[in-house]
Amino acid sequence: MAGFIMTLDSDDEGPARSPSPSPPPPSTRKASSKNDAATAAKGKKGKAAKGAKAKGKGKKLLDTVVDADDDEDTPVDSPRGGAADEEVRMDKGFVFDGLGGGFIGRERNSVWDSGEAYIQKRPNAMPRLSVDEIIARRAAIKSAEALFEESDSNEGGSDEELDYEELEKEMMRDLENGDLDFEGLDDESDDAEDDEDEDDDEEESDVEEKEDAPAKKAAARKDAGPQIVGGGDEADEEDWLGLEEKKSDAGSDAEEKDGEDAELNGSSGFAALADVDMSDAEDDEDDNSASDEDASPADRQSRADAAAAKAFFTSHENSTTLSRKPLSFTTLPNCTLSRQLLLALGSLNLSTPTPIQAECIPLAMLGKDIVASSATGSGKTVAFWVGVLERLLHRDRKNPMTRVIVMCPTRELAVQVHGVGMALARYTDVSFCLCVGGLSLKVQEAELKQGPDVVVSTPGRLIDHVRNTPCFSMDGVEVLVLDEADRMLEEGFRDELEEIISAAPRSRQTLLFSATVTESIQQLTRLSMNKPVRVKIDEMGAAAKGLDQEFLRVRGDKAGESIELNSRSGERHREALLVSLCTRSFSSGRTIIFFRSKAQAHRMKILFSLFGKGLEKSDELHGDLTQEQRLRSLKRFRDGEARFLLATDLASRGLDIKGIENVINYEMPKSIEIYLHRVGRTARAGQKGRALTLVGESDRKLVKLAMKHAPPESIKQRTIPGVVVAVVSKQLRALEPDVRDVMQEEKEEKEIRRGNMDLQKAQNMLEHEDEIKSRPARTWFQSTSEKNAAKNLGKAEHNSKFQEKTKKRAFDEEDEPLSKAPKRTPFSGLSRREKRRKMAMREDEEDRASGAQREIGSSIRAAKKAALPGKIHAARPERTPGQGEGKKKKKGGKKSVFDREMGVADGGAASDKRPGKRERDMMKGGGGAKHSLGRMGPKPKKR
Ligand SMILES: Nc1ncnc2c1ncn2[C@@H]1O[C@H](COP(=O)(O)OP(=O)(O)OP(=O)(O)O)[C@@H](O)[C@H]1O
Repeated sequence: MAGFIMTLDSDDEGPARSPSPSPPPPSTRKASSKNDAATAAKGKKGKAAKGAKAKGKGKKLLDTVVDADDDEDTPVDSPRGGAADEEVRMDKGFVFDGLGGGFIGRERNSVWDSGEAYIQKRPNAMPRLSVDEIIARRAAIKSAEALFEESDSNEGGSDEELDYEELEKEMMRDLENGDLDFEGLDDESDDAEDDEDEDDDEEESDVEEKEDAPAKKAAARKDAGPQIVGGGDEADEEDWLGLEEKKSDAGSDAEEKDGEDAELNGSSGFAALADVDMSDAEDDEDDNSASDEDASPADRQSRADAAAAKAFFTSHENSTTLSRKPLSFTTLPNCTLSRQLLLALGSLNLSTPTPIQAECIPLAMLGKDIVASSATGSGKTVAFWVGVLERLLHRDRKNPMTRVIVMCPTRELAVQVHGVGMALARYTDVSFCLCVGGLSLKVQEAELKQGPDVVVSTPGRLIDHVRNTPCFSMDGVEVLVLDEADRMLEEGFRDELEEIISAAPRSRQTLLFSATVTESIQQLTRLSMNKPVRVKIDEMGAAAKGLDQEFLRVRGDKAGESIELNSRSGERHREALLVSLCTRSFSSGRTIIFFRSKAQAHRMKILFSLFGKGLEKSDELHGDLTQEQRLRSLKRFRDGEARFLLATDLASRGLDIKGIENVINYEMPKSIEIYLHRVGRTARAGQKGRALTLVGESDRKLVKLAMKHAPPESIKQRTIPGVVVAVVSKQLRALEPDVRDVMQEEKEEKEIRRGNMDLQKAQNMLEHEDEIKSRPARTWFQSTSEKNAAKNLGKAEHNSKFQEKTKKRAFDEEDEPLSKAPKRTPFSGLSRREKRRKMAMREDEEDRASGAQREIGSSIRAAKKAALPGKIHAARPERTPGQGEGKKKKKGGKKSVFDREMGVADGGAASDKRPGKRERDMMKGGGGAKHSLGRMGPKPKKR
């Protein structure tokens, strides 16, 4: 079945299969054949370009270039990672020199570089132009045109533009005079703003504006026409987030808080079990019998879940919370880490384990299955790598095979996790391979053939290799790690995960990590884990400690009118809000902006580039880009070349980029989990960060949830004067024709690229037909439609978690009276005998009633029937013999043997009536049995 081509990663772009003959992969550190490896092991500095003989008729050989000299210089940058380089490979006599081979203090962002070696080079492919390139090209054309055109009519501007200019000038005058501050920030800790901290100038002036110039502000608003956003009118001055309430709540008694928690929990995106930890489970069980009848269905459900969790998990108490003494990696309880790892940790400036690391490393080294959760940015990646690598140091080296698989939901995360693993394994001989969609299959295949110890992968590409890469199998897998485990367990990944689980040995160790790890035992059982240990560090739903969460209310044109996300006007308000924020309050530091859709992220990128004023320093990151573009965007962002990263949820999980100060949610995401992951891109590893979310009227529930676990002082309510947004809105509207033109150019450019690609394919086919056709056909795990269906399912689940759960809750609540503890029946409290007697009487009564009912029914039916007019038949003409037989005659024309023999007369009343059985028997002069025998037996002789 080579009829269709598809890629398998959930976030794959398209076929990674090159139509051109296999290009030579970039240099890798290891020799491609055993001979080469042996040569390298002997430390010879030979330069070898070896061809690995591929299986399959006519398959082109892959060249894996080995340059021993280069390898020695740059072992860590090689895609194979670890220190498989023989110069660094550990042996018994190895002694650390304390300098760590020159790797100490390496730039930590270098974990990202590992993906670059895997980028598929297509030298003949037409490069895809970025938005900035298209805009630059257009600008160049425009300026060239301007040279030839004398008319500057465009400069004159329309009435509308004149209005805008005047409005802007007016606003600027106001700003200079101090009559109008740009932005208001409602902070519940207003008093704290009074101190003259220079850093907080902006916030301070916001508050001043709020206090000192309400009249001026109102005047400015009047000038600006209709108020389109929160912060501009009276309604927005009020405490719409309920911060005052929250503040007072903070001091209220625990009982009240518990009640509120329960309420919020119910509508939470988290499973019912979310706040039930193991110790609670035991207490709950004791209470069960006493209060079961009174318990609500939700309570009973959570008890059942807790009991299931208790049976499923191995009980565990966090040792760090018990001991409370500061730990170091050298004094972890019940485990001793190897020197290689300690040195690597030290070289990364990691000396004190975070709580999740202190808990998980010893457990992982014991070979336990783990389900672990802790807040975003708390070091989960190191937590699983250290345990895994320590185990690998004691592997059987004579038998090289893939022993560890780490799975990530997105390619970018896989690149990062791969990089962290390699950095930690830099002084060991553990080898790595990165297998993600969008990157070169050929390079990956060549590496997998060498049996890397660790494979970091996205699920689709892993299955592709399991099926199609000779020599690679998961039979030797000892550890399976699922990073962002709850995402991996979602419906969209279900089939892929099942395939992977079935390919891995059952005896493996399974490690699950996420900030929002699933509590659904049902989902977890799919992984066939062995009594996993549940490690929970932070309260479920808790955001990172150093995070300030701001919310900006987005309103419709009229007060109280919510903005329809899909309506153009609604979007324009948001766009103007975002641009206003990014040009002022978020103009410094790096900011990642999340969108729900790729199209919106892309449109915003065009607007940012056209708008300028610093916004052109932005990049986009979403699934409509090539993998190369995606990695380039990330690189530019992390290197500070781009200050804004406009991303979809592709970037919401796991990405660890140093120096992200701000996160903006263009819309509130659909679930609290996604929210936590998004805002978790900042305030990582104990740093401070700020997250701002544009909140529509329908998002309030989620905002409440987000506020639930946050300390009151970290929640802020932001406002922007309407006039500011009105000005920006006009500016954006003026850019609309340019946006359309850029999009049109992109479309045309895409068509040209597609044509070019088809041409190249055809050319390749002509030149290399035999070779291409002789390649063994790849087998695919899913067809394109199945893959798309899974993708859509995943997307739907991803976006609807919250809605579904709130719906479910509403449904449960509706059901509550029905499903509550058994109702009292008329027999409650009676003795068994009495109950039976009463039941029998009742049945009799019912029978009688139903009998009477039946009788009544039938008499009604009979009466109705009688009332109906009878059928009117035409009078039959009298039949005379031989007349009017028609059909009958025809039918009866052929006489039966019986008739002939018995001499039954034709026609007449007698012949009309079929003789009965008895008569027939008598006529035949035999019994029934005989008759039947007679019919079946031989024809009776004529008498
Ligand atoms: N022991 C440690 N001491 C100091 N910093 C650490 C330690 N362990 C990890 N870090 C740093 O913390 C940052 C976040 O780590 P990591 O990406 O593993 O977080 P995470 O918990 O996986 O986050 P997320 O839930 O977003 O995936 C990294 O930059 C890492 O270098």
